[in-house]
Amino acid sequence: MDDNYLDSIFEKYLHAKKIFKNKEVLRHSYTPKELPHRREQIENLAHILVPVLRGETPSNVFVYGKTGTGKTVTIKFVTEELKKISQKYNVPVDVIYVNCEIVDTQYRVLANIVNYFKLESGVEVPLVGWPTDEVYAKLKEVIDAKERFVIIVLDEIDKLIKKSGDDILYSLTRINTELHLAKVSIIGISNDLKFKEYLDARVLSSLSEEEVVFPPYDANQLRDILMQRAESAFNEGVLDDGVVPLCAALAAREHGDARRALDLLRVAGEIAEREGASKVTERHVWKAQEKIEQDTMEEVIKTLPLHSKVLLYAIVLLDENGELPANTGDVYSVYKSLCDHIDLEPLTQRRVSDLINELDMLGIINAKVVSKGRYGRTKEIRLNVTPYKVKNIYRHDHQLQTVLTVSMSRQRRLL
Ligand SMILES: Nc1ncnc2c1ncn2[C@@H]1O[C@H](COP(=O)(O)OP(=O)(O)OP(=O)(O)O)[C@@H](O)[C@H]1O
Repeated sequence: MDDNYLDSIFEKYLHAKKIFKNKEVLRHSYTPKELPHRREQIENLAHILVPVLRGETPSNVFVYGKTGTGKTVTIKFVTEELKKISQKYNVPVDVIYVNCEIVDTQYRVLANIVNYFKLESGVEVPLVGWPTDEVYAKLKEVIDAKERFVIIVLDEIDKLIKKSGDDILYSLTRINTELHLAKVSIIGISNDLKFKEYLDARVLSSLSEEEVVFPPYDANQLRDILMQRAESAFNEGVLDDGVVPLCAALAAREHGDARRALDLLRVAGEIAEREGASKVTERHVWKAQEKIEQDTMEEVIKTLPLHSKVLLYAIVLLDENGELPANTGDVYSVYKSLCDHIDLEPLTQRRVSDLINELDMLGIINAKVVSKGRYGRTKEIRLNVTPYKVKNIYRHDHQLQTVLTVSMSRQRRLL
């Protein structure tokens, strides 16, 4: 190989202007010092929580809005400020943040709250093993050890309720009647409004004594948010003028998701860096958009339930065999024999038809209803991802490795 070539691949990177000044600023975990366009929500929350400083219990709050609208970051910002100011007024306030996507059972939520006080109380609840009633009793004892305000933030509260029911909310929203010294308030956060339907009317009315709504950001607002972060994230002069507006416009089209906008900006910077480019351009943003979409699709496929994965593989096989578009009946028969092959009880055709609609909604396949004149209507099913991609994902999935050994010709013999 040409030595000059090797020199140049290293020199390309060595002399490239550094793109990032501090990439951490663009990560999800970073909490900025200012939150543009959330002033109204910050003021509302401050108004709801201020009674603490006068020694009164604040109302419970239900916070909702679509994903990436700044709910978590705003609550963390406001509760941090509250903690700071409460020291000045000598009011003891504890804020316990629980992410219910991870901590998703009643037991674990209660245990988390008890364990928050473990240094003070010397009590630590194990991850499993105690009766839930006992954990709840311990929680009351630990919290009520002294006069204080305890604010429990239940982020992604819908995940907890869907998985474990609303008993825990029933208890927590009534706990103050059983305490003597301490006072508890709940802040529930959700991006799924429909979840209210899962709640008992009494629980709902005590959880949403106050409600704070986070509307989606529009492109201009996203532009301000990105500008503020970009200043500390990138070196001067590396961002082409069109980059931030394009990231903002693309994310606004999604549904005003600031997380998506920040991801676009970060990934565009990373792509430019990898190319050894000295500037981030709109072309890098388009590439970033493509990469993020692919990664998201991969994540969606990975987390599909088993039957949907097998069904998707049936469509992959039909595609490889040049038999798409296919109708529900064709797909069902391949799906069914795949199930037999891996000893899985197949679902009914009706249920599979629902799963086909779900895959369509997720954008993994395309299922178009076409009219066949007097023969009625039928679905034309096509694949929206490459068969290679699906197989690659399944290769790391132990439940599906056997399915991968089935080719279409083998499949035909099985049928
Ligand atoms: N007004 C804002 N100013 C600066 N950064 C923001 C703002 N709003 C959101 N962000 C950033 O966007 C990202 C997503 O925000 P956050 O996690 O708070 O959204 P969310 O509404 O809680 O979303 P989800 O419902 O998906 O949890 C975070 O990195 C956050 O720092």
